[in-house]
Amino acid sequence: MVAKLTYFAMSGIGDPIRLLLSYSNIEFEDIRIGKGEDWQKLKPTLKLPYLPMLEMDGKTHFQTFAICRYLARKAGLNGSSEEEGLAIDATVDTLVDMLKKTVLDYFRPDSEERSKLLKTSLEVTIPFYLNVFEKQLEENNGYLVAGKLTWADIVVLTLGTYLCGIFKVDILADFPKLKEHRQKISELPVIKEWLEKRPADPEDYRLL
Ligand SMILES: N[C@@H](CCC(=O)N[C@@H](CS)C(=O)NCC(=O)O)C(=O)O
Repeated sequence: MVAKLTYFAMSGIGDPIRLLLSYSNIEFEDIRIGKGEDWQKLKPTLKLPYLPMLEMDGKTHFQTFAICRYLARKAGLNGSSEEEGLAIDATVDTLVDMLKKTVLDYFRPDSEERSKLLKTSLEVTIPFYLNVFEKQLEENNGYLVAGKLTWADIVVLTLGTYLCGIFKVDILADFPKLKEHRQKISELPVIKEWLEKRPADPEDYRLL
């Protein structure tokens, strides 16, 4: 049975799962629903009131990063030891910290306070976290963990790019290792193929 991924018509936290499914050659239906009426109808029928939702092998799964980790284990992208698995999880958690401290402020209604918060995001918070990733790339031969491709690379590529799209600036401009990383991961054949064929993001929240 073909798997089904249900999310909104945007990259957001759907893209890491879409990319890991593609990387694993798991055929899936990429269901992109509207945020209005479609979502209001679907929401009360779900176990948890949010998306993405993955239906696979007769089961329904929620929680983006648990799903990513599950797919990554199947694809051999969760490192080769418990320590590597821990370092991957910690990297993804660090990215999530960065997103929580920046994306929510972006979606506040326009105000003087919002402008100040966005300035702090761009000038302080985002560079702080990107610097952490830049150092990891230096220490791990151009990958985030373990000197090889793991699901942390895919999550940082997709969500880092989403953040660029939201802020409409190339947040990686001053981070040469992260730029090289984005280039390298997005040129892996299966990932390149996915990036070329995925539908447009109507909200235009991406630069890649
Ligand atoms: N912990 C969940 C959170 C999912 C989540 O917040 N999804 C948002 C979209 S990015 C959503 O469904 N929002 C719709 C709503 O809250 O009504 C996960 O990681 O998958």
